[in-house]
Amino acid sequence: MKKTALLSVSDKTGIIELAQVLVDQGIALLSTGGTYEAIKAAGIPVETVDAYTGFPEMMDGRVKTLHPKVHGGILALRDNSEHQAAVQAHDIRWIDYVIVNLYPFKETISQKDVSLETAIENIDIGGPTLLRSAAKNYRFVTVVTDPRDYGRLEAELKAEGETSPEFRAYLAKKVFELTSHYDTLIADYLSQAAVQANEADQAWEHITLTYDQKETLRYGENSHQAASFYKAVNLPAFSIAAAEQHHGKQLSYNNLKDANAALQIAGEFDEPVAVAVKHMNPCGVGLGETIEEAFDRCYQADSISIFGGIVVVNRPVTAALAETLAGIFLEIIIAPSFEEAAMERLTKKKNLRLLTVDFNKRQEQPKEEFVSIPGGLLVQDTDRSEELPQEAITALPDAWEVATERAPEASEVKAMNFAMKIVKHVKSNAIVVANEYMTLGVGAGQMNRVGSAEIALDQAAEKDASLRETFVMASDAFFPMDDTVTLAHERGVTAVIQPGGSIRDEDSVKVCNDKGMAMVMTNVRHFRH
Ligand SMILES: NC(=O)c1ncn([C@@H]2O[C@H](COP(=O)(O)O)[C@@H](O)[C@H]2O)c1NC=O
Repeated sequence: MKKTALLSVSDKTGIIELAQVLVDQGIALLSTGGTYEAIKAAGIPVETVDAYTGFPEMMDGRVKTLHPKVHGGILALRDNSEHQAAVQAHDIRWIDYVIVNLYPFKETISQKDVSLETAIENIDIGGPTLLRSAAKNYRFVTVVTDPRDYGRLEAELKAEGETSPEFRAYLAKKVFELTSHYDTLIADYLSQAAVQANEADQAWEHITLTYDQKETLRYGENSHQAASFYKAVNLPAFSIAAAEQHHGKQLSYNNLKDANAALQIAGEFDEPVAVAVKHMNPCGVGLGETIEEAFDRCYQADSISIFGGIVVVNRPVTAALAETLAGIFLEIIIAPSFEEAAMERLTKKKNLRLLTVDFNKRQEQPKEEFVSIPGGLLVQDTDRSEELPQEAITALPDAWEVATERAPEASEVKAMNFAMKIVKHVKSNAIVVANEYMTLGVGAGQMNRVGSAEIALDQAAEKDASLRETFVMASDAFFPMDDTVTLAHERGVTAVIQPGGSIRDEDSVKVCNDKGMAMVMTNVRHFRH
């Protein structure tokens, strides 16, 4: 019996050329509405699926190929006598080639303001069913869903008159990769719709994440680790994945993580801010009336660690700022934009990467974050807390509890609010000491809190005393003992902000009261592991 190919494609790229090759190989063509019209218009012999099944396409195309004569012809095992008998009894044709691509669901939901109704109409039912039937029976059936595979199909047919088992197996794997991606997009879309309608479950019962490959990276954390970068289908605008790169070589795996860390800190601020990051932790953060002033403070905060670091500023890079930045060895600069003269100056540095990100969208952040561990995946809400904009800090925020006899002064309140915005982005145990405008020291990732405090306070001690007129300490979690606060007092800190909640809180409060320090408790812990 003559072999048959079923062609039903939304993306009609290359379909005419392929149809011609199939016909030249003596294969009969069956096709659905639009695909049939296109092939017929090219003068290639083709028959409609309707004519074959005796059933019309109906319900606006919701039912076209969902028929036993179609699926029997695909799914029947060619080496099974019962299947062969069924094929003969029901006048079924062997369908050995299935060329199908799907309704453009992803493209549809990526459009602005698409209605739920339009999205649902773009959920392909018959297409995935054809693909899955054919892929299941790949021992006998060739299934092609990606026009980029037409070339190899044509070449194998021309050379051998049939496809190789290896090619059919590869194509089948590709089908299930595509259909699971497709279904995940639908589930994600409907779950977002459920969130909007307040119908979402607390947690998904099953989770299937789907990302598109953005690029292969040169290597991972180290040169012997292979790595790749995948991007979400609906990219948050304020993200490194959505950033536009204007200059410099490809970002590395570590660059991407560090750049993300720096961007998240800058995203905390409305006012001009400059953030420098090394190894996922901020080494300097500065605020200013202007972006130049903010960067000067960021640099002054730690002029050594910034070497080879990543800088994010939340205002356009001016020519003056570019001149300063050009004098420092940096890996990446991220900003909302670069003035022309700034771009000209900075692009002279061959290895410096220049990126822009849409800071206007800084509030549009994903709700959850994911971390994989061997054998599992941890999902949690992102750590969003509402420290106030610095400008708005005129008195004590309502959520803060003053634990000491002395309440913090206005300048201390401002500095504490600033330090709290930073400390939550520092690896635990995290201690940040600061004035109202800049970090003076950052202690990150030590196994005991007093160790982190020592590091931060040592950095602060090296700075001009005039910068310590206001001198506060922020801690990401409570103080289990009074040693950290005692040390802070010895080094000149006058006010402390921390979540509170230790059974020995009173010990730290007592030290503060004895020394005339102010202490505020926020009741919100910011571990970052
Ligand atoms: N309902 C069906 O039986 C059905 N069978 C195939 N399709 C899809 O219809 C599209 C092609 O349609 P047309 O040939 O009319 O342009 C393909 O994307 C194919 O995946 C169907 N459409 C949606 O489910």
